[in-house]
Amino acid sequence: MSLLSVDRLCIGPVDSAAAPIVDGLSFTLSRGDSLAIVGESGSGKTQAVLSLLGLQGAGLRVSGSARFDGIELIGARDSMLDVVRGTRIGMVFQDPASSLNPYLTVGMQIGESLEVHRGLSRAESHRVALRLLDAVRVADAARRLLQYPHELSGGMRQRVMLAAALACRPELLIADEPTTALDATVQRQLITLLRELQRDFALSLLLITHDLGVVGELCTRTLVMYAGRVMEEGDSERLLRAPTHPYTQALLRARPRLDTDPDAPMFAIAGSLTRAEISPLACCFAPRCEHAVDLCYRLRPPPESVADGVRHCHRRPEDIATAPG
Ligand SMILES: Nc1ncnc2c1ncn2[C@@H]1O[C@H](COP(=O)(O)OP(=O)(O)OP(=O)(O)O)[C@@H](O)[C@H]1O
Repeated sequence: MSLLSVDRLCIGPVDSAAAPIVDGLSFTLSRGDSLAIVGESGSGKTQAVLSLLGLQGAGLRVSGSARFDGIELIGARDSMLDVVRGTRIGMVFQDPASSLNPYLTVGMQIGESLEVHRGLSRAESHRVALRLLDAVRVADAARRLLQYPHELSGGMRQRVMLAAALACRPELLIADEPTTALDATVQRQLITLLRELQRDFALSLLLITHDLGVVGELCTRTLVMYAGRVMEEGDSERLLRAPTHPYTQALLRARPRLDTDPDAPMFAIAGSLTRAEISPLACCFAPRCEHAVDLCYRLRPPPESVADGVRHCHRRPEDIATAPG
């Protein structure tokens, strides 16, 4: 059953005709399932998920629909969004240093939503916070509860953010680049933790990342986004093994790998994402696509269903799997 169903979500500046930041994003997330939204910096991933919680940037207008367990989130009243944010959807951000309040102890940060949304007393919320720190594998939890964010390492802060996000037992966890700011060893620990939490808390997971490496490990489904539009969406295992969109192929080729010749030049996608150059009528990736043909510059590709999802590309998968042109 679908827990979250996003339909033609659009986000753009209120007072300019500039290209939209998110342009017709649609996907569904089933209860207990996990979806990664992947794309390079500036593709609109963060604004898309923030808009689900009514937290999009100032001066941005949101349209379309996002139904969470039957509740329409787009345009919902603040009081409704407060309840959803506090109790049913938890969110962790890329940079826990700026998301945690520097003046509150770990215990107060985790306990806050328990007191506000579940009406627990300070002593009760303290007990639950201790259990939550155990759940996110923080050792010496009683001492940590009394510490301030600056006394913690980056990985520890991210665990505290997770504990706070899980405090009211949300059904959906949104994690925006949760491992980006961390070193490789801590990243690995956090990926393992996220997988365990998803199982232990029966969570649905919406993961935002530009790192295709973590996608296959954490999410059963993957949506690839470019310039605010969906390029392709499908089963993660298949998409990583046999992508059907030139952009996904290029992202995979550009991925740093340990098993290739360290002296070989790294592949980089030609050009850069320049919103001002994107035509509403054409494929937004065409200017950078090595498989683009004339049609790609004239017509925006409509969604095409594939066995396990959808793709937006004029070229057939078998044609782009061979030679550019
Ligand atoms: N309040 C705002 N007004 C206008 N444009 C904005 C606003 N907030 C963000 N943007 C623009 O929206 C675009 C998408 O930003 P967003 O942060 O969603 O991308 P992203 O894919 O998450 O990238 P990153 O991985 O770097 O965070 C960027 O070009 C950004 O400059």
